[in-house]
Amino acid sequence: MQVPIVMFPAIMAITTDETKANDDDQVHQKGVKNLCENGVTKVPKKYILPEFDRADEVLQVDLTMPNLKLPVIDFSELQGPNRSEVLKSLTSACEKYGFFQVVNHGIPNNVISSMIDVSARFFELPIEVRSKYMSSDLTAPVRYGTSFNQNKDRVFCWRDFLKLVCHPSQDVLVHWPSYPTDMRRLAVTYAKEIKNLFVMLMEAILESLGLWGATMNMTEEVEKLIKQFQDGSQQMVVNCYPPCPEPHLTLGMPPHSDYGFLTLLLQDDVEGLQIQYKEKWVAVQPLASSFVVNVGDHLEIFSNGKYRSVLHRVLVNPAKSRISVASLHSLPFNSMVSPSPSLINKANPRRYKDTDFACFLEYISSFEPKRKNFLESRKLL
Ligand SMILES: O=C(O)CCC(=O)C(=O)O
Ligand SMILES: [Fe+2]
Repeated sequence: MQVPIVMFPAIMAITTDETKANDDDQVHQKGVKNLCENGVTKVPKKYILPEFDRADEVLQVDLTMPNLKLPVIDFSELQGPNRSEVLKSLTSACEKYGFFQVVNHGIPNNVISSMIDVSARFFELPIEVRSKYMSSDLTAPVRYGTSFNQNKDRVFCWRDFLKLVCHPSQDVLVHWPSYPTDMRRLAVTYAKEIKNLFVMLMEAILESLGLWGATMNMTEEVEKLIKQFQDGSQQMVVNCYPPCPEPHLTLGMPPHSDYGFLTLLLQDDVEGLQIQYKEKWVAVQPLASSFVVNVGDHLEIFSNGKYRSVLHRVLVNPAKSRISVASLHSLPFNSMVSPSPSLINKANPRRYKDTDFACFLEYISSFEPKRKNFLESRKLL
């Protein structure tokens, strides 16, 4: 009789621990906003990065470093007599940093502030409403989730997101969240404005690559590309980074590059984004009414490596929630991205394999996304 009495509590203990572990996992899958709403005071183990991967203070760049001037492009100047000067700044920004901020872009302030505002209100909805949009289908027109890739990440990061596929709008819009009730209207207005800006920026970038210009009409290649951008893929990622009780132990987003041609990022006034520059991390100070633009993997491939897709990450903080809206643009979903034939020659041979969106999705559903590992997989040896 002694044996079962001794064994029983031990079995109970194992079962309880296992159940707790499973419960925790289910809790983590619901995201960090939900953790905060339930009064978390310590970062759970699931979010604690190995020391090597944390945002070590020593690695922060000294912002007083000489020559460190993050590029700001005045979009209105691109339309005037200074276009060629601005194009030179664009070339240098894309080569040196893979990143710039754009001001005077012509998108009305109320469109921008409404997008931030409605995004914040979406994350204030009860978890039951938000989680209706959870899906493990990477091609779903709307997807609510947490971390970077919650099906693959061993350590979770401190962000929740809502991904909205924007194209073709007549098919996807009906799937977008119906709450807040003004979300569809405001997000679709924002999506159209940002798409126009993307296309105009790409025209300038193609010019900065020497593919057309003041003394050279648009070639068939350039005209076709611009049409493809107008009709291309667009995905908006609305990110929410709630305050984190122990921000030094985790990250809002791990170092990564974006897959498209360009990402146009709208952020509120809370700092968090950092880009990698010369092996150091540089904080991007939010500029009112501006967009952060970064070169993505597809532009690196298209430019045959002349423009570099930049590695970036997001830090969290103990006091303030942060909202950002990243708009990722590329060619239509099924189009191949290849190095431009005009940018390949004997001195500069092709450096990347062709790639398309399907190949990217296949990659991220099979591997834990790390740094620029997708792009590395597309490099020719
Ligand atoms: O929130 C940010 O500042 C960056 C977001 C980002 O990198 C992304 O959504 O890919
Ligand atoms: Fe990103």
